[in-house]
Amino acid sequence: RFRRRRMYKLASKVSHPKDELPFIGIAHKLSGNTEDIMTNLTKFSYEAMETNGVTRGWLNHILYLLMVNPMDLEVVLKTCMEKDDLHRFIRKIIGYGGIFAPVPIWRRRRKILLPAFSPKIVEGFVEVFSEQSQIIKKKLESACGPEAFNLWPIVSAYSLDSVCETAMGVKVKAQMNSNSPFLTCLANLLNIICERIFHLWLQPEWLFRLFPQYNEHQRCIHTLHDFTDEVIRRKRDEIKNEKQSQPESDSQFDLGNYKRKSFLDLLISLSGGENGYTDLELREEILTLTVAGTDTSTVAMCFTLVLLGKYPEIQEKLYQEIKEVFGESNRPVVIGDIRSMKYLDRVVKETLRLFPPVPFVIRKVETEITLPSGLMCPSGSGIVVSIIGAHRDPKYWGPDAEHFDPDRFLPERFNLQHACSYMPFSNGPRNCVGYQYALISIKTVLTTILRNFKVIGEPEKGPIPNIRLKLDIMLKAVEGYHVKMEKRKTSTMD
Ligand code: HEM
Repeated sequence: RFRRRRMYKLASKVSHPKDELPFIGIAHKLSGNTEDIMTNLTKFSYEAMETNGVTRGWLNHILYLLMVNPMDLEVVLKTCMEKDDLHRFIRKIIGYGGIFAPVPIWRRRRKILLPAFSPKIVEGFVEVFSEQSQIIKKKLESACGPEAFNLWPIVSAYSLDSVCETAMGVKVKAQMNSNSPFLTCLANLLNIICERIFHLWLQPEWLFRLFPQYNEHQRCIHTLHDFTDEVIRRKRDEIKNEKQSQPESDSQFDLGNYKRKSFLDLLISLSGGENGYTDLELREEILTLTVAGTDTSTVAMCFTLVLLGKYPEIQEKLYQEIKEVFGESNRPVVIGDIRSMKYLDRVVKETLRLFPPVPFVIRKVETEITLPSGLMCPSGSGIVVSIIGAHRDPKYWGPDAEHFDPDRFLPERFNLQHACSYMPFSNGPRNCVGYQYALISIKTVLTTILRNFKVIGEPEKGPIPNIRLKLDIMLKAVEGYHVKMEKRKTSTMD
């Protein structure tokens, strides 16, 4: 306590949740199921809105400051680059891949990654998204009918197929095969990691080995690593042999006649070719993109479709926009369409505001900082950036902050007072590199689905969507994403 006296002193100045307990702090509030955890963290975010934008929570001996004040958050996201130790469990899959890497490693990797996400390259991927959307269309055709079904497995297979094709240049065919080992292993691993983050008894390595999840964890990691290593080995051979393509020979994946540059190609050349990234570094970066890009986009797509089912008048307005752009034509979606659909943009923005797929980001304070509000954050503490709190704060979004209202993003109505009051992709030098990629992928698939199908959900009685939420690393709906679909008469042909 003596060594940490400064931390205790500064912590005592911050308001805290009423149910904080001695010694364990708020640990008991975060040990329930993933819905309870989300409910409590959301409650803390609302408490922070009432108390100068911050509330504190001890998680045993570690101090966390949960913040919603956008002015403070801007400084935090600019100065505290290090990620919290809780992310160490995900490093088992992605090693020192950019997203959770320590700062010195992250800096070099971010520099190499950024040009690969230039708008020109990312916009070129619209062809992949468009092709993959045709498969989701077929899948949905067979799901159409009077029965509601869960969108999650169908949409997540689309996201994985698109991410793998653009990241590695391989078709993992998750949409055609729901038992795809890559898909199931990724999903199982994320579940186990989530359990480890929130269940203290699964955290020490020696104890974790005694639980049944350990074997599954190891099996899935090997599957993902072996798969990626094989893709990298083939790519190296391909480059060595100066071949552009290899014959379709493998049933699990194929390099096909892939001519488009994938992130793997780009990272090999941007890092310096043969003298650049090692195979291990490539694996880490490629798996990072896969992990960072799959569930996040799936969550965004599923929430948007569920909301459109709940608010048919908003769906109809969006359908009219799509009809104006495509008319009776059955041509594929191109980048110009995505740019021209302004209502679609507002619908996606509003979904990401109310249901940000990454609702919290945690940063570590390495050196004490003082924030614009006067709050002093002691070194060694963690800052929980409540993106969902900033997005729902009536101080910045008005008394109707909880309403689903895409038109709040109309240029004449939208007055973003501060960059950090809207940041689904975070902010500052460590923000999401994939945000343009994600938006293009999300909009392409939504356009394809809505052009062809009417989404029918449980109509919502008021403007506040009533969806039970959980924190499963990402924000997810407890009950899944159940809708019915009806084929539109003007549906596009194959
Ligand atoms: C709706 C979809 C997505 C959302 C909401 C989202 C959100 C985020 C957020 C909040 C962060 C954390 C930033 C921080 O710590 O401050 C992040 C980081 C990152 N995201 Fe995304 N993301 C999405 C899609 C994607 C996609 C599709 C990719 C790549 C294909 C991607 C790649 C990354 C990477 C590499 C990082 C780490 C950046 C760094 O540390 O330098 N994301 N994302």
